[in-house]
Amino acid sequence: MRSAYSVETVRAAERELMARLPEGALMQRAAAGLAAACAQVLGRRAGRVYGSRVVLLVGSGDNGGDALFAGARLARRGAGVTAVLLSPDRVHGGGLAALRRAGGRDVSVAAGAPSGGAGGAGGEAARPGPVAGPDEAARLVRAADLVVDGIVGIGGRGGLREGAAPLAELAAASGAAVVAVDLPSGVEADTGEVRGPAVRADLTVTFGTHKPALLVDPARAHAGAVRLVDIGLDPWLPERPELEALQHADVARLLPRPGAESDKYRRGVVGIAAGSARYPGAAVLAVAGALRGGAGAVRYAGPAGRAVLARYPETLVSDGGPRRAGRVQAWVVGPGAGDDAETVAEVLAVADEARVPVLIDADGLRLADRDAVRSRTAPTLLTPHAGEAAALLGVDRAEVEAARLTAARELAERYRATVLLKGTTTLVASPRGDVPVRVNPTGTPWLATAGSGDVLSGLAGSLLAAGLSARDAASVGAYVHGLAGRRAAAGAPAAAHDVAEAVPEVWRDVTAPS
Ligand SMILES: NC(=O)C1=CN([C@@H]2O[C@H](COP(=O)(O)OP(=O)(O)OC[C@H]3O[C@@H](n4cnc5c(N)ncnc54)[C@H](O)[C@@H]3O)[C@@H](O)[C@H]2O)[C@@H](O)CC1
Ligand SMILES: Nc1ncnc2c1ncn2[C@@H]1O[C@H](COP(=O)(O)OP(=O)(O)O)[C@@H](O)[C@H]1O
Ligand SMILES: [K+]
Repeated sequence: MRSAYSVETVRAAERELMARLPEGALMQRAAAGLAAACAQVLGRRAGRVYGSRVVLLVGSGDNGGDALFAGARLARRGAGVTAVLLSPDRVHGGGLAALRRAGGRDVSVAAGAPSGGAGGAGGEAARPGPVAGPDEAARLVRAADLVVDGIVGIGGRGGLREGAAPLAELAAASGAAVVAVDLPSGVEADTGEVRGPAVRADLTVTFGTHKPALLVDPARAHAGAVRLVDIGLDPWLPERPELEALQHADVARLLPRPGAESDKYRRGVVGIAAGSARYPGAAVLAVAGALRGGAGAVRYAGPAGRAVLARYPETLVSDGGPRRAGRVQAWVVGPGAGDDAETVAEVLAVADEARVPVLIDADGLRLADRDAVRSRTAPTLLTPHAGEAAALLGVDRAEVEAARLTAARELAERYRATVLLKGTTTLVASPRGDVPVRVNPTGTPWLATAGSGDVLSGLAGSLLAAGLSARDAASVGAYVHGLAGRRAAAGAPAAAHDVAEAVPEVWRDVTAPS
């Protein structure tokens, strides 16, 4: 399991750890990891560290301190290192002194004498460096092999301030490799929002633990590849992170496996109420996903029975609507439902009577009675994309896309349901606020193809019927679906049915002993 912790939690853990270490030791651990990562990038980019050109963008906090100490290490290996100081009067003095001792230069984009700084190097750094105008800063960045973004880390609040924003833009426009320190500057660490100019890094070297912004878009897209440097924080982090991302081993543990005593009913039966005369394909695709999701049988109730049977003769099709479909352990309702509000209401009623979970997707999200959803006693799983989530929340789609984490949590709370918010970052939020939100790491934009959401609803519904909790069914479903999308596409467009067909291979891979 990969975890991300909020800034507040990271700060508390760092305090505990720092109290037990000599002053500055933690920053040296961070800087050593950062310098090693930068050296690797330079090795790939410029062939070697010696003689390469490195520009450090240095803000007024410890994030800048990390950049300066790492810069000093690179300078000692022969790199030409120049620090561009954003506010020389508040720069990390110890870091600046170390850089200067190692032969690095510094220029300031604003006038002011360097402070003694938190590094404890005091007067050593008091001599101000030359002031560089915006053109000089731009020239330095353009000529660099590597730009290290130490503008701001977990201490950043709000969009980048005047002075910092142009530097972030310079880094974004530069052809150099960009390595962000801890976080790409300009992103909101706890939410993954990006409200203004922000650095776009090729690599982010983060310390101690992931921060939510490194897992959630749009910030995640600014981070590039992410490398976690161990600074010894783990023992001081609480058990419950803010976010967690399943990995192969977690999914392998959660995927249902038939036992010797299993029969098709004991494995769970999933009911699919999907499709309409207008959209029969949605029924076929939801059934395709369900058949590969681990339930022992798939019942279909709806007007597309003929199309379903033609493709999947193993489906148990009934003509009499959800109430007459027979017993199931979970329902999926909504894909391709068109305007059939009656079926959605019937599924909710039948599932309430039987106290079984319901997954509501697509048209079902628009058609379901909101009070009926809120008052359910068995688990409910809502699977909206950003547009559907926006409609449920009564906000613009852009707002959901800009603040996915907030939107998923808000939906879960408001509808008392588990919410799988689909898209560039798929999130799973629980109505119980005291468990981490899950982030799916496997998605691919190739999945943005008509009908792939229908496959996911069948797959996750089948996992629900097999006995997984709504949170596990959603996150395991998204994980397997994402990998199936990758496998089906393999760099070329894939159709939704290809995604369903790739599921068994992915399942085998995930559960194979390593
Ligand atoms: N605390 C620790 O033990 C460790 C901290 N480390 C580094 O320290 C960083 C945190 O350092 P700080 O707490 O000093 O905070 P930061 O350096 O992240 O940022 C705080 C500084 O940035 C300025 N700032 C805040 N918001 C801004 C904005 N929107 N635009 C422009 N400037 C802004 C503030 O005025 C303040 O001077 C971490 O991200 C990490 O890089 C690492 O050295 C590991 C150890
Ligand atoms: N940019 C993207 N990156 C990763 N996954 C994506 C992206 N866009 C869409 N997806 C995934 O593709 C699927 C599309 O589902 P949905 O929007 O419901 O489409 P449809 O209704 O056509 O089936 C979801 O699993 C979603 O998470
Ligand atoms: K940074």
